[in-house]
Amino acid sequence: MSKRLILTDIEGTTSSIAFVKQVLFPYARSHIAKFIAEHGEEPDVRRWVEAASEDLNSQSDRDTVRGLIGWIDQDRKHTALKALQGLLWKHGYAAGDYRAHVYADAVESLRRWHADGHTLAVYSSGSVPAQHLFFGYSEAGDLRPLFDAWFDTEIGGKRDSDSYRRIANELQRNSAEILFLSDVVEELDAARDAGCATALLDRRSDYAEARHGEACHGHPRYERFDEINPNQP
Ligand SMILES: CSCCC(=O)C(=O)COP(=O)(O)O
Ligand SMILES: [Mg+2]
Repeated sequence: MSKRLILTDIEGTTSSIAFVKQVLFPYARSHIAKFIAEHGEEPDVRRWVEAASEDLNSQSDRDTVRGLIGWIDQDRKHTALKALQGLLWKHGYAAGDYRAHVYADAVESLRRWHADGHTLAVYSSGSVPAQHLFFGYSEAGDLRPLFDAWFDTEIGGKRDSDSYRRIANELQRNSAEILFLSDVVEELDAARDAGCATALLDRRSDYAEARHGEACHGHPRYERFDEINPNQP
């Protein structure tokens, strides 16, 4: 088998859940109304506002904004919400309001795996443009050159095994050559059903209680990236 391709989730895996929930989501919540009022006629923004309003059954942009704020509060992984968040977070990153958190062990391992010849890819519910911003404006600098491919929920939901089959297909790899890293066992179950190798990230700073036994659904469990050997089953 050629060197494993490492496909990684972001929130709770490379990066802290607290950064997403306490910095990015509140920024989106407080800026979305103004963002849609100011940019709502731009085709890229209008496309996603309309997609959201269809699913929200809303009659006006004001209703849609209210619905989108509800989705932010519920942490809905809706593709239109994620796309709009990506577009508006750009302003916060560019203004220096925040930089994305990436765990030091993740930065070190990603750099080492890349130097060792592993292909790295991202699969997150955050939109691909949001992923580029995240790793482009990280606390560790611009990490985008480490990654060769980027996937979001436009390829399918992370708990759906067909999404991993499509990713393998796009990457022209056998699914057994892909190691998927995530903090969510249901996502890992779907990847395993598609034939991928899996690794559960179980970080104490994200999950107060360690997950053991049945809670791991049989996925190898790690607290840090540097415990992972990408070529082990
Ligand atoms: C990369 S954008 C910020 C994260 C985000 O919006 C999100 O929903 C993260 O979900 P993940 O699939 O990375 O757990
Ligand atoms: Mg996650």
